Amino acid sequence: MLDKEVILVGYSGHAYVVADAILDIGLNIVGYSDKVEANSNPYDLIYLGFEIETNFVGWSREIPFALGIGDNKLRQNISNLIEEKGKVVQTIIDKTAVISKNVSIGSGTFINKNVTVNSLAKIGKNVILNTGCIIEHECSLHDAVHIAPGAVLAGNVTVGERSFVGANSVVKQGVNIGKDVIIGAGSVIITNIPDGKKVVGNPGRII
Ligand SMILES: CC(=O)SCCNC(=O)CCNC(=O)[C@H](O)C(C)(C)COP(=O)(O)OP(=O)(O)OC[C@H]1O[C@@H](n2cnc3c(N)ncnc32)[C@H](O)[C@@H]1OP(=O)(O)O
Repeated sequence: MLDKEVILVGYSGHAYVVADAILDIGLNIVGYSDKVEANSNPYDLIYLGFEIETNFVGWSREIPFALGIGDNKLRQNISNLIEEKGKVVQTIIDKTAVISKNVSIGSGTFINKNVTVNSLAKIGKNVILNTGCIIEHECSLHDAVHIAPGAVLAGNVTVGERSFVGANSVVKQGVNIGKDVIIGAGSVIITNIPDGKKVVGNPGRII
């Protein structure tokens, strides 16, 4: 069962979307943490301070954290910090997502509106499956991956740690994408991609 309250980490564009999903599934956001208090506060949240500080109020309370950070490396680092402090990093799944019962999903992962995850897919920790993306059967997504809105991963695709698959991209079945890869919006990936590469176009070319 989900805890009733969370602390939202980060409070910009991606965090707004996460906040929306959190509230829709009936959780309460007790406040947000960020480097400084945000100028814009669309969800009327209380500023709790910066989670990097040792005296951050969240460290003395037994409330799980929800990650509102879009950057893959930063999200992974903050998640590690929260776990080192002995706190829980909450998985957030929007109520409109359609997920097969035999999918595994790691802590800290966020699954946004209208996402589909099919049979036997494995989703790591701190992953973002953004609006309407499709993760087909037996895909394996490592930690801190971000699949952007509308992207389609066909069956048995592997995506390495911290890689980003741009909006509306398509990855052919069985393709292996390395770690720290960036795939541009609207790309079509038909061959394996080595670690650390940036790829755009149809068919995808390394730039
Ligand atoms: C909810 C959300 O908003 S989630 C975020 C969703 N956003 C996205 O999916 C956007 C993903 N980002 C992109 O597509 C970016 O263009 C990137 C990361 C691939 C490349 O960005 P940069 O490194 O700044 O590359 P830059 O803009 O200099 O372009 C380099 C070359 O690649 C080409 N290029 C860049 N992006 C693409 C693309 N998506 N498709 C085809 N060609 C592209 C450029 O035209 C340029 O070509 P040229 O050298 O022939 O002139």
